[in-house]
Amino acid sequence: MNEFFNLYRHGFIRVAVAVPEVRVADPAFNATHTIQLAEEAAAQRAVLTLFPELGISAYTNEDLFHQQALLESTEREIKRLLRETSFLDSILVVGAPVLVDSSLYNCGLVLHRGQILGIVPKTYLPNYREFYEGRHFRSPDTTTRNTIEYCGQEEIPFGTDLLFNVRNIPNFIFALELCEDLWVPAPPSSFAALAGATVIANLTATNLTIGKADYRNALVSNQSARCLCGYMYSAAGPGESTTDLAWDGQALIYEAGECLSKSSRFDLESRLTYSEIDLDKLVMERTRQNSFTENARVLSDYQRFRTVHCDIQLTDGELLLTRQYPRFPFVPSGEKDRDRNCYDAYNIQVHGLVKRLQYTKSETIIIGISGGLDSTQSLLVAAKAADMLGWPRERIRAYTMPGFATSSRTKENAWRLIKALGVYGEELDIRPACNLMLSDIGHPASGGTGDYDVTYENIQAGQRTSTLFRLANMHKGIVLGTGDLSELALGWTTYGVGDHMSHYNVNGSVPKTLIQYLLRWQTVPGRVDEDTRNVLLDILSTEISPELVPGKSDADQPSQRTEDFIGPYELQDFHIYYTTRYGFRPSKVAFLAYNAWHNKEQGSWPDIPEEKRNQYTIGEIKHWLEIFVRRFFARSQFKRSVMPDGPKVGSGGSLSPRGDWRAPSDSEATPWLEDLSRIPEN
Ligand SMILES: Nc1ncnc2c1ncn2[C@@H]1O[C@H](COP(=O)(O)OP(=O)(O)OC[C@H]2O[C@@H]([n+]3cccc(C(=O)O)c3)[C@H](O)[C@@H]2O)[C@@H](O)[C@H]1O
Ligand SMILES: Nc1ncnc2c1ncn2[C@@H]1O[C@H](COP(=O)(O)OP(=O)(O)OP(=O)(O)O)[C@@H](O)[C@H]1O
Ligand SMILES: NC(=O)CC[C@H](N)C(=O)O
Repeated sequence: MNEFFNLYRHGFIRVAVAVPEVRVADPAFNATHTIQLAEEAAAQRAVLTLFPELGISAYTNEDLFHQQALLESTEREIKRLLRETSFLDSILVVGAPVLVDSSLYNCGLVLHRGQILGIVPKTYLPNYREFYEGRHFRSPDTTTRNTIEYCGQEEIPFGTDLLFNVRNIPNFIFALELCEDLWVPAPPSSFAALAGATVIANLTATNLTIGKADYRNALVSNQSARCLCGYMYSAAGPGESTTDLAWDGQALIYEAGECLSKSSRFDLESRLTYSEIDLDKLVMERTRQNSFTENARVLSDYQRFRTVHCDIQLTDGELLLTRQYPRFPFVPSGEKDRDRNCYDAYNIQVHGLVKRLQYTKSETIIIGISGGLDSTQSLLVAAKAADMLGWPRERIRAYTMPGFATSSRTKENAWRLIKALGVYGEELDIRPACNLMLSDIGHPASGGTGDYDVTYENIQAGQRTSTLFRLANMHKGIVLGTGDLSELALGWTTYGVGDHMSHYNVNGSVPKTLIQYLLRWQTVPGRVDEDTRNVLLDILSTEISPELVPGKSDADQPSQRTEDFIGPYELQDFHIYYTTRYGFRPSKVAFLAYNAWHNKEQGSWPDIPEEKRNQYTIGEIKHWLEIFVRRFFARSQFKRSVMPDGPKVGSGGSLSPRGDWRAPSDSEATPWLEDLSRIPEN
């Protein structure tokens, strides 16, 4: 089972981007450094290692490129490079000037196990301002050859139409482009991606001027996002000529718009930068985003590509990710991002509700307040919506409805919140009505047997909802829903006549971990008044509970603990995100969860107090993931198929059948459970 802990078993590849120290016009020195870095990258089990543009000769040779001695020395050193790396299990991409007949081309060479798999000339040669490539190199369409001889090897595929397919790693197809190729309106990589390349390697030499680093990052980020690909970028650095320019040398690794790894700049020594590209994710994104394939249909140029095949030896054994997976995919850990996300989330929720109130010409908002997280969030949103519409806060009618298991702490918090926000409040005891129904239907608990089953629970949730709907009729209002995305995913809600239903629900696409964070965000001093802040802090530290089954009446915390039944929300939200957003199989979700959650000392946390920071073993992850899989795939879709209207909030998605998630209410969980069995217990 050790193989489970190997990233190559889960659709990832480890790649390396090298920024070597070079000497101008010294191929022997440059090849020696290239060999050393290639060996190091292979030892780290990277399957693809990228070097910069013209790295074997150096980029800044200017008219020296037209010297026979330099060109011949370059070819000799590439031969040595081929010999000395022939035992490595890594594909190398190096840059060199290659003479074909009487034309010199600025090329990327793909080397593996002593062979040149292909040579790709640069398409767009910059010849403006500080660049003079047109003086030294020729455009690829100046030759009709599609194979060449180089380093004593014949019939090497040559051209801008090459894809490299690593057959024994599913979906690993890469293509090259060189520096300026990325700066044009329609880069060669766009066509390579449409032709099937999942990874683009760009050999670059880009001098630095003030502010240019950000621009380069933006280009790489954007191209990887548009092409739904991994994008590796190696910019020449230490040792390039500073006669007229300066070189900061930067390695970048991006995946679909996200920066996975970025080197420091202005280093004096050679450096390797690593990360792992998720090929599964790229393929699933392309599968889902139909416009990607539509683009290929419209732009037929992608059809010109040829494929060069190879295989690579993979070593077994444990190999975890170096890239960090955030523990809370719905909650960014950086403060600036979190502020922006919270601002957006509130405004989306408020905006959604305002429109519905205007359209329905509602005079009131009706809401049940439990003193728990979800109804608190909905009430805060309602208050902001009322303010925006210029309503007096009393038009929000908040009802706290104690039942058989309501604790004094949550009831008090419900009242404190109602008062702090200045909304209308009322207390309605649901127990008499619930007792009546228990007895009407002949339920044993009506005789005081303590038979606390699901019927007993749902009668209470149903009574509250039934009451709220009739209050809405009476007060010309709409019932504001509270149920969150995590509850919908797990089916942890009472169907129909229960907390599942409302006239409009602002929380339906907000997972529990984000609700917690949105509430915590409000407690930053200055955001809300002191009374509201204090009650929010107490609500945040209250155990999450449906409070439907009685326990010890004097207990400080509610007696029923939701997370004992359905699992820790922080873990279930992680499972929800990767299952619904990317369609990953359970064993992959577990591998990601393990990387994110197995050691609480590793990686960054959003602002979560030390004592609330948890970690999970693979056995615990498997246990809760199985509960998620069963509940999500086999037991709860019928609740999502008829969920109330409400806005999509996060890019992680919504589970609305009118939005991101359409699924049958009568499907099985068999394939997911089969795959789950691949996850080890420990
Ligand atoms: N595919 C399908 N299509 C149509 N109907 C289907 C169905 N699968 C089950 N059903 C029917 O649905 C009913 C079961 O669903 P339902 O009545 O909802 O009941 P159920 O899902 O069994 O129970 C609700 C659960 O949610 C918990 N809860 C309730 C309220 C609030 C909270 C909270 O903490 O926020 C938690 C509560 O503790 C309980 O465990 C059964 O009558 C079943 O026959
Ligand atoms: N005692 C109560 N008084 C009024 N409404 C309630 C009460 N208990 C539950 N509700 C209503 O039912 C909904 C679901 O109840 P539940 O206890 O699951 O949610 P919550 O307390 O808001 O949040 P959480 O699930 O995070 O504890 C609540 O959001 C609330 O609208
Ligand atoms: N080597 C290149 O193609 C460099 C050109 C690119 N526009 C840059 O300034 O970085």
